[in-house]
Amino acid sequence: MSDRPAVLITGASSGIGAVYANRFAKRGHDLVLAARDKGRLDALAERLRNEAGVAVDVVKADLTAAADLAGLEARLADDARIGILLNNAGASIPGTFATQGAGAVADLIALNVTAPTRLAAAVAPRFAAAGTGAIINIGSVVGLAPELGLTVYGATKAFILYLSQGLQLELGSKGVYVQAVLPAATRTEIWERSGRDINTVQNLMDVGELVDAALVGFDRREAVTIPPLPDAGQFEAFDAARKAMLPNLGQPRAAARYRAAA
Ligand SMILES: NC(=O)C1=CN([C@@H]2O[C@H](COP(=O)(O)OP(=O)(O)OC[C@H]3O[C@@H](n4cnc5c(N)ncnc54)[C@H](OP(=O)(O)O)[C@@H]3O)[C@@H](O)[C@H]2O)C=CC1
Ligand SMILES: CC(=O)[C@H](N)C(=O)O
Repeated sequence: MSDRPAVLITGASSGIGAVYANRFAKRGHDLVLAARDKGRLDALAERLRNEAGVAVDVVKADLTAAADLAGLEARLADDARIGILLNNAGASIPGTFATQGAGAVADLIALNVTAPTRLAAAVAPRFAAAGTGAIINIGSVVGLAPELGLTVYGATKAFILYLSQGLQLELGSKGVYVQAVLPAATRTEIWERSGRDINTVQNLMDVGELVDAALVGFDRREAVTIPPLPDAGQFEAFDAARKAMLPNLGQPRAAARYRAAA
């Protein structure tokens, strides 16, 4: 058993989650890998046990299924070996807002919003009581850009950034580190799974490069890591502009431009 905290990774069967599993295993962390495809998880777990000598548990879980989500919540609440939660599982859906339909939208919100929020809520009390622990939430640059035309997907990722920033404020002083990672287009299965041809996507980042950059941000204890953004000052200016509004938002009167002419 490793003396490092174990890492619970959702969506570890492919793409970004599978590479994180590889990297954390190479760093000597034991792992709990969750996703629906148990065959892929078992194969990855076996390889990482052999290559890195770490302990790897596999949990078959559909994060949109109440019983499976509750099982992972219980594991996070009770298993004191788990010191890092990586909320990575996520998906996109084909179509536009007018064509996607309520069911697909609800499922997307269940996976991209409800599940990571509930998993963070399950582990936060234990981490806060222990005065240590880390939560990594995988958002997306799409959450900064409604212009990209992925309205509900982007909204779920905007939620992830907001959730992460709120948790940083609530848990940071208790010794818990929370990181929001905002990848841009990365070469994974998410494209074909959501009905898009990956060959039409420009500026795709290799998934290994994405995860290695995100881990540089993790090691630096960055609050928000945007691997493709060349100038970190641009996000800092964006966030500073938001904060500059805050003192002006609570007013007893509507702004003059909204008052009916006398
Ligand atoms: N690739 C990209 O361009 C970008 C990706 N992201 C985000 O990165 C994260 C990982 O995606 P990525 O690696 O790209 O895509 P993949 O499709 O390769 O991986 C998605 C992972 O989520 C799991 N998953 C999907 N649905 C469920 C479910 N209902 N319950 C449990 N697990 C589920 C999948 O496993 P299984 O099918 O076995 O359940 C898989 O392991 C997502 O949150 C995505 O939004 C953000 C920005 C860019
Ligand atoms: C699903 C997507 O649009 C993409 N993976 C992204 O988040 O950039």
